[in-house]
Amino acid sequence: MAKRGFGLSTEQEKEGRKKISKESFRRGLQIFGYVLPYKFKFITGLVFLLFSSLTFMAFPYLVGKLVDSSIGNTEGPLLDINLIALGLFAVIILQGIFSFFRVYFFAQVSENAVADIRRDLYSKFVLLPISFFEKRRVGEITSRITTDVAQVQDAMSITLAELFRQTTTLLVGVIIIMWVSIKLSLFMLATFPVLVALALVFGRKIKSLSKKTQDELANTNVIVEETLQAINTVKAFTNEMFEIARYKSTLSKAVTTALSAAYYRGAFITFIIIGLFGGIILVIWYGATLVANGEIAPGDLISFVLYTVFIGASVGGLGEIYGKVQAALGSTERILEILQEEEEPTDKGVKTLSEVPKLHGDIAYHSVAFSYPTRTDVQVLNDMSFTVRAGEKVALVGPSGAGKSTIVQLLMRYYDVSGGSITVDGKDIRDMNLTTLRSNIGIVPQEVLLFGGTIRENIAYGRPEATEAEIVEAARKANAYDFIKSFPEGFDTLVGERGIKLSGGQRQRVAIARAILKNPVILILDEATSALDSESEQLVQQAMHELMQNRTTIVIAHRLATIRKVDKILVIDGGEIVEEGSHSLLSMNPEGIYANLLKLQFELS
Ligand SMILES: Nc1ncnc2c1ncn2[C@@H]1O[C@H](COP(=O)(O)OP(=O)(O)OP(=O)(O)O)[C@@H](O)[C@H]1O
Repeated sequence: MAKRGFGLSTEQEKEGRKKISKESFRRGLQIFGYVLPYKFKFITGLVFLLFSSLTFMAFPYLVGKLVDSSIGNTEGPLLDINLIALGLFAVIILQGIFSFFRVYFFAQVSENAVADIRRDLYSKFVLLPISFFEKRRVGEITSRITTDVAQVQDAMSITLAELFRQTTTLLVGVIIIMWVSIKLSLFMLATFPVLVALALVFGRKIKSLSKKTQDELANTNVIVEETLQAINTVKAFTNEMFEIARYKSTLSKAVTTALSAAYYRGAFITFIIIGLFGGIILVIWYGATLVANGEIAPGDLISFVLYTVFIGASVGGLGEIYGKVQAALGSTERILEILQEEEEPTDKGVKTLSEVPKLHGDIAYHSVAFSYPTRTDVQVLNDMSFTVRAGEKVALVGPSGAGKSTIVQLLMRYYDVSGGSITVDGKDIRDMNLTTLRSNIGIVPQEVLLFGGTIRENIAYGRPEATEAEIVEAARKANAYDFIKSFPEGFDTLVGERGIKLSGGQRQRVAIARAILKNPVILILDEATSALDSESEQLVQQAMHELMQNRTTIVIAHRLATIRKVDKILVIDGGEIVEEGSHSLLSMNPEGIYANLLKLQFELS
């Protein structure tokens, strides 16, 4: 089934925003630590921003003077219409040049700082423990590195510049109009900003309504997607009419919302026309009476009106910016939250496998109890004790959900035990260097996931510094050489989404080659549940057998036929060891679970 809903709903979006408080602002500033390495470029950008904002403020002044000089109302160099017009051109050209450098420098800062944030977030993700990922959905995690970071980038490049520009326009504008005429300024300030603020509130309402319309439309799309994907099911249940009715009813909801948004939009336009332009007419009217009384020059009135428009626009702009700053603070907080998460204590100094100390391979579980951090109320393992001596081969068997995978995940220290302890070579794994522990364990998982890349790269993942000869040797031992060579590009064959799709048995042999290359002291084999065809099965079994030589091995077995030769079988049920012994010993007990499992598999096969 398709996922319900696209993007964030209005509710969620509101949640993502952060009220601007002193605390959130202080935390928000922390992200500016990423700007520090580029502070000179940042300051240069700010200077250009200031220049471009200020030159722009000269524009209304010069237009006013142009009008005044046309009616012979000026003196000095400002008398010449042509000179003033040239001055206006100069202002615009300067503004253009300053804006170019402002954008250029801010982009340099924001692109670099944001890449640094992304790099740190990614490194953090990779270094975080498995439990972190279990508590969150993948979509949620990737949106940190995409949406949230984009939000911060916006804040660093556009929002901040806009905030600065609008504030300068507002302050300088108000000072200039006060200088032109205090009376007219007070009159204007009492009316115009109020109208702009009202327009802003109105605008918000429309925005949230149009967002709602989009969400409703997205809901209708979900129905289309779902039904088209499951068209066979729809037809099998002859539910075509039911689906059409469902689609019609969501569609009509979307229309109702869209129409009510249109109602507000219409009212908004009326308000802008009558209210805002009315406000400007009021200012012009009052200004004209002042010109008539000889209190100000006509050119001053023109400048004044232009400044009024600038001020109005910056009040409106600041309102928008407020919303953006809120969103950016929310994103910053979420990014910082992740950056402050505790990493796994792996050894970041280790570069190659050969630098890691080799373990001997004695494993012991001492009264291990465990429940997953996401489900602390369910005890998955209870009081589990067993030993595997170096070089021994042990198989874990038991029904699905018994806890077999959990046992090996604890050995890898993906999670820490809730009770008891696990020792390797007599040392509690919690006191061991995590890199040493994991580097000494090789795992061939049930479902082999290969990375997009060549077969060579996928095998070399076991030991990135391996030579070509070692990779080929590993492929040979894993019975993978022949099938790899049968591809026209051999080891350079691309696998994964953009390349060839390997069969289950082939993927497993690549995973075995990887493990052979890693040459671990301890080996974990998680047998595939889905049966391979008998030829492939035999090749995989042979390769596994080769891999197991001289290593402590734990096999999670699903097909009992494959584990007759192991030293010890542990039958797990309900998180406990219920039987323990060799194949011949366990199969002799007709009441035993193992013997019954054997019988069952025999009957099934
Ligand atoms: N990541 C997890 N978070 C919470 N519970 C889990 C998690 N993984 C497994 N479990 C639960 O722990 C129990 C043991 O699971 P485990 O995967 O160890 O069983 P298994 O014996 O390996 O099963 P199978 O043979 O089907 O692979 C199950 O009840 C399962 O639902």
